[in-house]
Amino acid sequence: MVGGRTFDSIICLVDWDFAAGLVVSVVNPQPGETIIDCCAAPGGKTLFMASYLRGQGMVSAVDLNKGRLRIFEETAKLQNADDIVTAVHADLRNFSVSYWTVNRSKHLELLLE
Ligand SMILES: C[S@@+](CC[C@H](N)C(=O)[O-])C[C@H]1O[C@@H](n2cnc3c(N)ncnc32)[C@H](O)[C@@H]1O
Repeated sequence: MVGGRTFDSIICLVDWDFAAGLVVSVVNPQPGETIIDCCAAPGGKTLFMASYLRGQGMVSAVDLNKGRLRIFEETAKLQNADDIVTAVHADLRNFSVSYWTVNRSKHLELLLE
């Protein structure tokens, strides 16, 4: 109820940067893929990419800033996406090569934006 009136549906508009959405449509994540989103926090693109995966695959959000990653994790929980995204606290300048090789899957995408 808003202002004493009830509504059949509520349309929620989110201010979304068109260019950010375009980046995700270029990556065009497919179910089953593993995506590493570099410099990801607060994770708008990470979560948008996760929505493309339809529950199959994984998006890792790598960021240097713990506070921003925490915001990302809370948002992922609120959006019920926490089973398909992971927060990785790391500095890309010395990111462990083993992470990339250990987690390398057949369909690996990398976004640095
Ligand atoms: C503009 S924000 C990224 C926004 C994000 N791509 C999105 O769509 O929500 C830039 C991010 O890069 C991170 N960053 C900067 N230098 C970094 C580094 N060397 N390693 C990892 N993350 C870094 C910052 O902490 C910051 O969160």
